Amino acid sequence: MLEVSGLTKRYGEVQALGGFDLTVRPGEIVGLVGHNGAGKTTFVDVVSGLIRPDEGTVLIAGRPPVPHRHLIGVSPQHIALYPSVTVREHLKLFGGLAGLRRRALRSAVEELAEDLRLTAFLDRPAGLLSGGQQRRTQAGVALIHRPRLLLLDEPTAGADPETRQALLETVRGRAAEGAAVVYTTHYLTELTELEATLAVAKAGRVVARGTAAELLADLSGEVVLEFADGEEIRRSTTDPTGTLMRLLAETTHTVTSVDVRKPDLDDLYRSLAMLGEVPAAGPPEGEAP
Ligand SMILES: Nc1ncnc2c1ncn2[C@@H]1O[C@H](COP(=O)(O)OP(=O)(O)OP(=O)(O)O)[C@@H](O)[C@H]1O
Repeated sequence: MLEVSGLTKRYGEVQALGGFDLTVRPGEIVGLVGHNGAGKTTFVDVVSGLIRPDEGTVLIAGRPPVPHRHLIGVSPQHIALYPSVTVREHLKLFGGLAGLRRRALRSAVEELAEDLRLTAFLDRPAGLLSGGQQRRTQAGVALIHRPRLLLLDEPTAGADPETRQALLETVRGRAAEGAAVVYTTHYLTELTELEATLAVAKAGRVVARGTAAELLADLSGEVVLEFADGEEIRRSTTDPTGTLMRLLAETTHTVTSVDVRKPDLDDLYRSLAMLGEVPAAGPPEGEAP
């Protein structure tokens, strides 16, 4: 559904994208993660046709993005709603622009408002909504026409649990119907809930791709045991459960507390220092240059 290859984008001295490749199949949710400044938003902006790349290609259902806007739903990182326009009018406006009319439009608005828990606020101007209600409305604008490609750039930033739940359930439902989804976030738990595959961006490129389990498999978690005499043992390990069992079997002291921390997105981010680096000293010894 989405095929992106070799995207580059430079802002003066800053190389925002440096050969960004990503493919997303219908029904697939790709969690796009990476440090601040890794190029995620620039990627979303290029795919949604908001900015032109310097090089590279974007194909949506096999075609360039601009004539295909109705296939895309975008929820930008920063809230972009009209303060004096109601939630209902926003949804009708964007649904109408995508070609929905009369009864189909009315029922799409009502159904989506229910999914996003916005029914009670449909006639409230966006400027009078809470931050979480605005987030849901922003996502609603992206979702109203049931696009085949959803680009959601940190849709749950600053969201409370209700907003997060409503958004995750709705996104999961759309993927189950066949939408391809790119979902940027800094919260790994959301991506686990969405059963997303991960694409890890660094310095304008995707440097790792796989399920969370695959990408975290080689990273270390930590096991901490505290003893009645105030001593503690702390072990960094790629197998926290196995290490815990071993330590418990070996100890002769009274254990007062156990803490097992599995590797998470923070560990993955820390490991990015190594991921995707080009060896500085050329090819390994023994190989032809
Ligand atoms: N309009 C712009 N002008 C100049 N530099 C820009 C512009 N937009 C982005 N950049 C730079 O391009 C790089 C990539 O930014 P981008 O917003 O794509 O990162 P990001 O991965 O989305 O970050 P975050 O997680 O903070 O949202 C950064 O170094 C940023 O400062």
